[in-house]
Amino acid sequence: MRVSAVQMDMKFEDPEKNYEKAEQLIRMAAKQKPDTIVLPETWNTGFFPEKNVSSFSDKGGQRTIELFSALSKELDVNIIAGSVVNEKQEGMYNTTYIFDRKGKCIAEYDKTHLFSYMNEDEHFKKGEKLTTFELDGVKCGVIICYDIRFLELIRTLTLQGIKILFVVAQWPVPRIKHWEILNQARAIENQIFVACVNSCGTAGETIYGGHSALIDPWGENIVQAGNTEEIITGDFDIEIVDKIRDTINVYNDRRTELYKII
Ligand SMILES: NC(=O)CCC(=O)C(=O)O
Repeated sequence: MRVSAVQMDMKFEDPEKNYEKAEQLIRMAAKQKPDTIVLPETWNTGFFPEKNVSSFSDKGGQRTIELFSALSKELDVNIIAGSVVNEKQEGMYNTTYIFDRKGKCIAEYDKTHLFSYMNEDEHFKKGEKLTTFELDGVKCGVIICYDIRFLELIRTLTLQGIKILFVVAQWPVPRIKHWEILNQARAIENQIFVACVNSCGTAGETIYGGHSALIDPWGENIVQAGNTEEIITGDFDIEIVDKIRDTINVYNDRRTELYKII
């Protein structure tokens, strides 16, 4: 599977500009003939407007679904539409939508671990379920930013059979080392491909650190971005997942009877 990661520099609190730019970047990425294109977290607003968040939000994902279902069909490409600040009936969510190459919205995921350090939990509601889906016959999972710190979450998705994990994020510069190490560690310990897509530029006071990457199940970067807006593309050879698991077989060697995770 060929994957393109769009490391977008979004304009804080300016959804009009951001929808326009996201479409341009998707069209540029499609020229590299990927099977799947991925955007970062909260690209419609930046992470995240604390005042009047409702006025910047998508409503029930309507605008996002309309745009990306048309684009994925026209360009014949699967799209992980990053995440959007999204007002549903029950409240505000940080939601990602997944589209197959026929233009169908096949899955959605509301961020389950909210980043309390930046008060995300005061403005958003927590998602209550995990999501897996198939793209071109490959089982995949998606998580959002802070979720990557919760190893149990990714192990759960892997036990459900995923071979690719998409991580969409707005991860700031001061902790960029954590971003790189956590994504590599999750790839190695679960023996999966990881496509981790960050933003860059500023949102409010915060500078976001880029370094999006496509990582193989040995933890090697197939390709990595710098810290400015760019599109990176690489190929995931899915067959190596089973080959690696047949050599260092951590799934066989696990001692679940000794683990107690509360
Ligand atoms: N948008 C986020 O969830 C940020 C997470 C983050 O910065 C971290 O260090 O974790």
